[in-house]
Amino acid sequence: MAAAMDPGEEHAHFVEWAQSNGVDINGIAPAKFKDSGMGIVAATDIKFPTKTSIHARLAAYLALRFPDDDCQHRPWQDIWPSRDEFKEILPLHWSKQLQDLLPHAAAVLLTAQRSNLDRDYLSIHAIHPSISRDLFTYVWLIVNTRTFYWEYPDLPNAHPRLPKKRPQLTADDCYAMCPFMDYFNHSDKGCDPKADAKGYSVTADRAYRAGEEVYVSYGSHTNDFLLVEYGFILDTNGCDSLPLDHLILSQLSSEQVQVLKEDGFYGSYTLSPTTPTICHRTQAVVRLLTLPSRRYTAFVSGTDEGTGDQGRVNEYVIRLLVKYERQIMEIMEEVEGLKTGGDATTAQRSTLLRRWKQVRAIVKTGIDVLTN
Ligand SMILES: C[S@@+](CC[C@H](N)C(=O)[O-])C[C@H]1O[C@@H](n2cnc3c(N)ncnc32)[C@H](O)[C@@H]1O
Repeated sequence: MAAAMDPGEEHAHFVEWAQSNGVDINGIAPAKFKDSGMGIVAATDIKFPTKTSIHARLAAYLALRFPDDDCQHRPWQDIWPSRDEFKEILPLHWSKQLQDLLPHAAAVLLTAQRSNLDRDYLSIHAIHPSISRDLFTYVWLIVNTRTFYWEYPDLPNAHPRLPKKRPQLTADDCYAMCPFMDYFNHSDKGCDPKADAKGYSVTADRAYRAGEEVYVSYGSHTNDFLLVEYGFILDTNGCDSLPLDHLILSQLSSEQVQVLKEDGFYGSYTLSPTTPTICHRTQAVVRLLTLPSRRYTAFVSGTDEGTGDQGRVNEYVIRLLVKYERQIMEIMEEVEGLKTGGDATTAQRSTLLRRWKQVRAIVKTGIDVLTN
């Protein structure tokens, strides 16, 4: 690295002139280099933030204001759930023993959530080292549980701070927080919040009696998703289902994996409590596992609906599910056996048990439907 030398009086004079004519110079300065003449040098350490997600930026914004009693958001902050409430309900804060007993789908979501939080904290810590990990985690979870997607329309006179390059944005760039809207709890059959250029609105989906809770729908979410992202599960959830990947993928040979990837049928196998119980992808993979490959090919290419092979497919899935049901019973015993206090609170244990009972019910329904 060539040493930067003082460029001399006339350059200092020129920089002053440039600034007085509107050039904004921030953290850099002109300097003289041995072999290349004049150039630019970093005048102070310039930190290079890694790409910071919108989630991280919202959390940092809240964290910087949170300790200030006169902050304009204070009345809103005062009605947020406390850190202790989050510690009780959100699996991210649960003990390792309890986390290890989550259903597979919830465990996968928790791993992704933890890595997003780690990534976001690192990117913000580089810019705002004063924000503690504890406060960042709290406000990050506030954003996670109280944010809505804002798919605002492209408007010629949109607010200058809104990103302009819409086609390059993903759903993760369209986060918005909306105090008061975030009072609404979720139901799978709740009202559908609408977003337009002016903001959000919620219109009643039916008549309500005074005193009845009005829900919105946060989206078509399974109970594993609701548990990890929001800290609750619904007793009845029309969007619930059970991923079967962890039962099926381990049965595949590397050749079968390759075939499925080429055909677009690798992974995302689900068991649903409603009809059809097993999805088309599961039908395909089980055919590859149990039948001559031409029968699988005829099914995935659509030349044969595969009804003739359905008995063999069902038998295979039933065997998988019966084995899984036995594992579920063992896991439920382990959850029941956890010590109250160190390992889990009574409420955490009961939520996890309720979830496992739901998973067992989906499995039992699957076995019944496929047997009859
Ligand atoms: C957008 S906030 C709704 C307001 C929140 N109940 C509160 O007290 O501030 C989302 C959070 O509300 C809770 N929640 C939402 N829907 C729920 C439901 N159907 N049953 C239980 N808790 C729910 C969860 O803790 C979730 O993380």
